[in-house]
Amino acid sequence: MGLIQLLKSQFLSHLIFYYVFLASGLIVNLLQFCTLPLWLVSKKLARKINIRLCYCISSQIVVALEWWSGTECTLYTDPKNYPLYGNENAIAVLNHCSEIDFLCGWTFCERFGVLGSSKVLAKHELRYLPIIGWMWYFLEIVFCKRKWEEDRRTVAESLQNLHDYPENFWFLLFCEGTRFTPKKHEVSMQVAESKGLPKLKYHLLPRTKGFWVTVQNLRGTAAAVYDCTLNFRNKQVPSLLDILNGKKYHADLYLRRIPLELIPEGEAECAAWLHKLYQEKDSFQEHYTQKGCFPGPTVTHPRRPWALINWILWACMLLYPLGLLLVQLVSSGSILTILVSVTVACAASLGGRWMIGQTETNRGSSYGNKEVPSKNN
Ligand SMILES: CC/C=C\C/C=C\C/C=C\C/C=C\C/C=C\C/C=C\CCC(=O)SCCNC(=O)CCNC(=O)[C@H](O)C(C)(C)COP(=O)(O)OP(=O)(O)OC[C@H]1O[C@@H](n2cnc3c(N)ncnc32)[C@H](O)[C@@H]1OP(=O)(O)O
Ligand SMILES: CCCCCCCCCCCCCCCC(=O)OC[C@@H](O)COP(=O)(O)O
Repeated sequence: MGLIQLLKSQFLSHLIFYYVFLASGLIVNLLQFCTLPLWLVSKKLARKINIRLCYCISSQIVVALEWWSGTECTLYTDPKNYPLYGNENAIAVLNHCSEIDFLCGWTFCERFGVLGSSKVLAKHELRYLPIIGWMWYFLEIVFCKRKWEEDRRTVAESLQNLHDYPENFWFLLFCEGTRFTPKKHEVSMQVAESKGLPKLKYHLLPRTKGFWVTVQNLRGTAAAVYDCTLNFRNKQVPSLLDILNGKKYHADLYLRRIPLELIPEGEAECAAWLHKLYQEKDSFQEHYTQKGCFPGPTVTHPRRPWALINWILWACMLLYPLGLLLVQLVSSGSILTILVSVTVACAASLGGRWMIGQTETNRGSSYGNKEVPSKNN
């Protein structure tokens, strides 16, 4: 292990990341709270400010991926569609294969300039996650309880609110509804069989209702569906903790742009269309497994410096006063104050580690572990 690699795996390096993330996150949450009265005066301005505030937080995790771990992200796509990315609203449909797929999504958002504004259909539990969940509230993220009887109204209403959104955004949908595990795969393939659908090897059977309601409510707002299939080179299984330890990965994303007009309007037709899409995605994953790459050309879209600049600014702003305080504490020689500092450091470390734990599949939900009998059957 080289010196730099050793440095990246040290507790102190992680502590700095955690401290900057938690302290800046809470400051951003507070600033977001202060924008509340502005929503009454100018919704457009309040949204624009919140987009930038959200960027301050989410770009820090992108920095960990792009700059700290040096992970590379290659985009496979038709070059003729390339100028459209970042310049239109889109619904991104991504496979839920790893603990950092959301982060790879964020990285592409960053490279195409839509990181601050991009959204997701997220499980309700994430709403309460400190910093990220609170920031999402102000970003008008759409939450679902994964209970269709409740979601059909709330999700549609939240999506309708995005009609006059002032900046381009990508709306991410993990149609599988939960992360891939062998158990969930087995259950969902039983459901596929009972519905007479072909089995999928690399995906869970997609949940179609969220997709249908999203497409219906974003017609006229989003121009296209981006069918995104993600995989990692050499069968790597990445985690956010390994990213923080400086482990480098290589992510490949295959992106197809499908104009929204091509997606059927009726619920049953739309569901059938999505099932077919996942069968195609499965064949792309098979191609990747066999050949080590996706079909089609790659385009190079380099990382931008803004996320790193944002992190350095926050780090300078937050580490300088902390450094002064620590020098004073140590020079005062008071055991009590030193004990307090150690406690604060441990709290930051535990807090950061707990946040990372939220991304770990083995702590994931039991959603999809057991077949829910369909009301139509
Ligand atoms: C250039 C690069 C371009 C792009 C880059 C890509 C992306 C970047 C973009 C944006 C990034 C922005 C932010 C990202 C940041 C962080 C995100 C991190 C995480 C959040 C993600 C989540 O929280 S995922 C979980 C929540 N989301 C979802 O669940 C969405 C999918 N689900 C649905 O759509 C559901 O339909 C629902 C939630 C709306 C409702 O769920 P419910 O369970 O109540 O109903 P269903 O209809 O789905 O279920 C009943 C039907 O399902 C059948 N069934 C039963 N068991 C199973 C089973 N095990 N598997 C499959 N199907 C099953 C059952 O038979 C019923 O069938 P019907 O025929 O009646 O439909
Ligand atoms: C700079 C780094 C400092 C460390 C900070 C840690 C930041 C943690 C970011 C948390 C982002 C939260 C996103 C969680 C995404 C996720 O993993 O969702 C899973 C869901 O889809 C499905 O859930 P499930 O049904 O349980 O599989």
